[in-house]
Amino acid sequence: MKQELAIQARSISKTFHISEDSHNTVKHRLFNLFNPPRRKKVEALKQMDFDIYKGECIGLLGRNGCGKSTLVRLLAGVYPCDTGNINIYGSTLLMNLGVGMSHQLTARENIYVSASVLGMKIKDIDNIFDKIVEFAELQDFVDTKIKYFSSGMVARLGFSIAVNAGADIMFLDEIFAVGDMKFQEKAIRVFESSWIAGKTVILVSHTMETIQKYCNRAAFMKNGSLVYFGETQKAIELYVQDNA
Ligand SMILES: Nc1ncnc2c1ncn2[C@@H]1O[C@H](COP(=O)(O)OP(=O)(O)OP(=O)(O)O)[C@@H](O)[C@H]1O
Repeated sequence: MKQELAIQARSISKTFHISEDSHNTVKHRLFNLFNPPRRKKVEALKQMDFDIYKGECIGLLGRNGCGKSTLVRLLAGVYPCDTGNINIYGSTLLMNLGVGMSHQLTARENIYVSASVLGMKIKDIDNIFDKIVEFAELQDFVDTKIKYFSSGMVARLGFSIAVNAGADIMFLDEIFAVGDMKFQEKAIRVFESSWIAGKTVILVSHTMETIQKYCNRAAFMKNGSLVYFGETQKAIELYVQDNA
């Protein structure tokens, strides 16, 4: 059977330039007039290529700071790539503690904006609106700006929008770790239902059981490089070795 592409990444990379000293205060600036803030280059993502196919659930493994979130953000279009290009075949939604949602908007407004981005018509969003709010258990916070939400509440809202609005490609960053126990159980039920069939999921998790259970392939990253992309078990072994 011919596999259909969902994501194609070619020679993508990302470097951040950060200033080490914060010359924010007047005192700081006066004392450092001839001493500009030092700039540091962080190669968050070194050039990499890969293909992800429709219906795959890909695990993304690596220690803190290895570049997982940067990669997910590039794929979701949050940051532009410095080099290379990414082709996405389908609608995407990033559910990473509210990245992709506007903190200045209410839950209601975010639902309409995110679902529209996924290609839904206003009338169709009206029909699933209550389901989204109910699933996220945010009935009492519909008209609250999400900047007042806890990170778990934002993650619940993002997950609920994706589940109910039906994104084709989803980036889930520690989705099983952010909600409370009840929500985690719900997220697991969704994962184990037929809903997941046909969807493409990129799952970032530090919990090996989760990766083992749901991912058909996995990637292991280290210091911004894609070290391995293939069998889930092998990627887990590399990650465990890297933590030893
Ligand atoms: N917006 C940014 N500006 C500057 N540096 C950044 C930015 N985002 C990430 N970085 C840097 O890029 C590197 C990779 O960070 P990233 O968040 O992608 O790692 P991660 O693997 O997702 O880590 P974690 O497991 O802690 O979530 C780090 O050194 C980080 O400091």
